[in-house]
Amino acid sequence: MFTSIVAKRAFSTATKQKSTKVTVLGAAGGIGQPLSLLLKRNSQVNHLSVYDIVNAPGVAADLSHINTNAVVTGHGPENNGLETALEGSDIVVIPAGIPRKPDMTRDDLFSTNASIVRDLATAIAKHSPKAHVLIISNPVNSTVPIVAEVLKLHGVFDPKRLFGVTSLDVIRASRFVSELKDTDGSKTKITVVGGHSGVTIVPLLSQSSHSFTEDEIKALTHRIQFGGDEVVKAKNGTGSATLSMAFAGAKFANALISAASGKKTVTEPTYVQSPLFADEGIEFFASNVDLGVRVSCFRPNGVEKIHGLGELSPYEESLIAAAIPELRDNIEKGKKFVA
Ligand SMILES: NC(=O)C1=CN([C@@H]2O[C@H](COP(=O)(O)OP(=O)(O)OC[C@H]3O[C@@H](n4cnc5c(N)ncnc54)[C@H](O)[C@@H]3O)[C@@H](O)[C@H]2O)C=CC1
Ligand SMILES: O=C([O-])CC(=O)C(=O)O
Repeated sequence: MFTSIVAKRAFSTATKQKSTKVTVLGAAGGIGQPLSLLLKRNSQVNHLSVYDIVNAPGVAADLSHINTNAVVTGHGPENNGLETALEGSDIVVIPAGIPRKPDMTRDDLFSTNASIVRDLATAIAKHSPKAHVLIISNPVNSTVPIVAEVLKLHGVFDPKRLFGVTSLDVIRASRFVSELKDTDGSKTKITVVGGHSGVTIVPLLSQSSHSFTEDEIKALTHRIQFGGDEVVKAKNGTGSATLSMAFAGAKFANALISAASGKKTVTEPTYVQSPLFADEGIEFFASNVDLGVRVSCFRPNGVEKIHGLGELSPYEESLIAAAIPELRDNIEKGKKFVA
């Protein structure tokens, strides 16, 4: 494990105060590194623990020179590194796993990423069962059910604490709309629901304050659903979105931490165990979710309230109808893998 002497001293001081430990699994990767950098900037993070099967000590050493609050520790698989990385974590973010190449779907990643995520979930169940777990690894529609099933097997599943990170879909939606309408993207609110792949990504443009022509709605919807493909194609075989995903992942983790400070309700889109389509056999669904205020110390309280979808246009109803069967298959595939 890498920890500088100065860092150790800083940590022993920090532990006397309220503390938030955030662990990133897959921290040396294309998403993991910029995500860890953004988390290091959050002054409410006292301990940033970075784990990867390669290069984690180097990433940790590099981050540890940044003069913000968090102590950084780096861990590889040797010497019970995963266990040490996870112990006492409030939040665990998982961007471990392979990314797409052109002509692959996210579901094509299942054969590799399912077992990576299952094994990491097993370690979480054993070493940080109270952590809030944020899943970035694709296919999110299936990896979240995988983690849920593993946590259930160990008797530590709490649906308030498991999140599929779908923030990038919402960030893209607001950016694409702001480009079209010449507005400030950071203030352009677009709701996106469903899941995180192709037709399961359902933007609710009718609920935005902007008005669109029918052609604009169709073009925007397609671009939001397949925004990931734009990046995969442009990266030409070297990976998928990393920087925008790091931004999105940090936004979600920071929202959870900010909710923990208990000042005001924080609402974020995320893929969680949800009652919204339970009667159609859909156990997980992304929608806006209120994140709860702290229950003890700086520990966040996870899912507080799951928002409904509100009024939908006939076009959006048809998008939901198209999303449901694929979502059902993706969820079933994840659950079967663990069973
Ligand atoms: N949820 C979302 O919106 C998005 C999800 N993704 C997904 O995120 C994942 C990661 O993407 P990139 O960072 O670009 O890939 P990458 O290949 O650059 O990095 C993945 C990292 O995971 C590490 N890793 C592999 N097995 C591991 C294990 N068992 N334990 C710990 N670390 C392990 C690798 O060593 C590597 O450093 C992919 O599955 C990708 O599809 C990507 C963009 C958006
Ligand atoms: O497209 C991919 O494979 C990565 C991803 O999930 C995204 O960029 O939304």
